[in-house]
Amino acid sequence: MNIHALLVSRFSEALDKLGAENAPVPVARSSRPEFGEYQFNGAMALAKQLRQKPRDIAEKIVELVNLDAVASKLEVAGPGFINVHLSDAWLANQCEQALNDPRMGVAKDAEQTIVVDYSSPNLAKEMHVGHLRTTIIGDAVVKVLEFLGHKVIRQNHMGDWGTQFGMLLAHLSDKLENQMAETALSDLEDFYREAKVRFDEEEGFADRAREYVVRLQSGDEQCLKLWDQFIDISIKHSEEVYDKLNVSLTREDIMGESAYNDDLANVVADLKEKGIVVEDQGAQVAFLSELADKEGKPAVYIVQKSGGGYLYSTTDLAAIRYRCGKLHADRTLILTDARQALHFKQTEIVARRAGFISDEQTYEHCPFGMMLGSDGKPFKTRTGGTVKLVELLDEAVERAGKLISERDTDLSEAELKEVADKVGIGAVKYADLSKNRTTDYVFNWDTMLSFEGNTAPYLQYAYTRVQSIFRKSGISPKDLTGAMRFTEKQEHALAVLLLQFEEVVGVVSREATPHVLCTYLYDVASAFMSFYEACPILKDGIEEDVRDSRLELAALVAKTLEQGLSLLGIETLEKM
Ligand SMILES: NC(=[NH2+])NCCC[C@H](N)C(=O)O
Repeated sequence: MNIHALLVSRFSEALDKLGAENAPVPVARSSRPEFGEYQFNGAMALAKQLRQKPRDIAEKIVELVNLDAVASKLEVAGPGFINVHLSDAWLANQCEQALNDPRMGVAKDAEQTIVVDYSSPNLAKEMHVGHLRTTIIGDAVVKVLEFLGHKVIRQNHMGDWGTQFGMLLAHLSDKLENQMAETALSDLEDFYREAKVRFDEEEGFADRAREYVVRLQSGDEQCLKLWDQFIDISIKHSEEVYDKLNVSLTREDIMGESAYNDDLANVVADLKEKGIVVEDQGAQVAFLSELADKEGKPAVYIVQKSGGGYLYSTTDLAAIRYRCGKLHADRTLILTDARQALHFKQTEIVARRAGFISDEQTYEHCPFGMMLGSDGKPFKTRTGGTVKLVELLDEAVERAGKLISERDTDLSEAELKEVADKVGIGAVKYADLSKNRTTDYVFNWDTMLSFEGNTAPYLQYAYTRVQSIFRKSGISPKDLTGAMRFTEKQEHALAVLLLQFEEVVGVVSREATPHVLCTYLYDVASAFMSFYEACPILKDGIEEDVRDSRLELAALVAKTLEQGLSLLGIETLEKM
């Protein structure tokens, strides 16, 4: 059920009857419960057009609009707003349908093919906190898109190619003389640092590194074998993080930079032929007047360096051509931190000029801000190093375990472990997901693990509350078949919220903003707590049909929390 869409269609019919077929149909959520739940705001503009008084037009629309079964009251307010008060009977009926439908009445969208490029770590190094954000947010976006019926193609655009591999392979080759690759690469951060020191300080090493680059690019077999080993172990490191995070990425989703290697020369040749790039000081560049500076000088976008080398940009152009041309992506979403925004803007301009993207296809860079430490500076270890994700996630589980065992709980050892796992990982993921992704956010253990406020533990706890009500009642949700019936304002408010789920996932799918879903789930959980306080369920003296109706409403709360959290990649628990 999409209340907003329903109201738009009903008001649109009313406007047709008024003879205003093409008038816009602005319907918004009301700002306060006294104004009902939704508001039609189109009467004022229409009045101007028809040269009538706005309130008169609004009254006419109220006469014409067919909302008898949906609204208990329509009132004209202020200069000509129409406030819609939804009817309890209609809400109850819709909630029953949602409860009995596996998709909770959420319709699927017209199917699109959507490429989502996320996680995409650089394999020459350990994944860092920036990759945590793209992985978590990207995975939630993917799940929402799939839930809405789209064909989603995950693309893990790993940085597995480029000149830095010369240095790494030369170093690896030396190390393999007396140890196994697994041991040599057990700590990628250390390995990278060692190689870099040698590159900067050891005589002859830099030359060897450059030789390795040439050998790698010319397909030298021994060199490719080394590279394969390096990549394989490095991917395993990422998989360990994916596993702990419980994200849906697999090896099949990897389409790293190296996959486009053979296509780069073709891309540049194509751009040259189309006159999109020209030679400038030996390099192949495009001039982008769309992004000119204050003096009118166009931005310079390089696709091939003067020595013939290719760049990050060349690979991204090849990737666009593949995704739009071969995979037929209607939309391409790319999640990286905001510092890459200009790169993607420029890349899109060049790709459109070249016809790699058609007018119907979109290319959407979804930027996010930085993760900051409590000092407001980029998140680092106490000694200033990069934080290893595996260690961060282990710490989350450990902290959650401690917090849970300090609470009054009757969980067994095994249950405790499971709860710690789900709460700890859930907390880290949710802390990230719940912030508007475009802003920086401060990483804070205490807030993210708190059982109060907009956190994963709070939502997981709300879910277990419902489960415990059902356990106490001895009734299973399946056995509830009676009609729902609302009399209290808390029931009404909760029902309206529950029926807004579809509107919310729609926003997330269009804007790649999981925080909208987080805020929504938090509102649902809070509305449930208020409802539970005001409307007793299992107390003596509560009539059976009232009890059952309230149990059904609680069951829909649990269903919504479970579905919503699962779209965010966060697990629920039966008790905690
Ligand atoms: N098509 C892309 N450029 N995707 C994003 C790649 C992100 C890059 N590997 C990084 O770590 O910053």
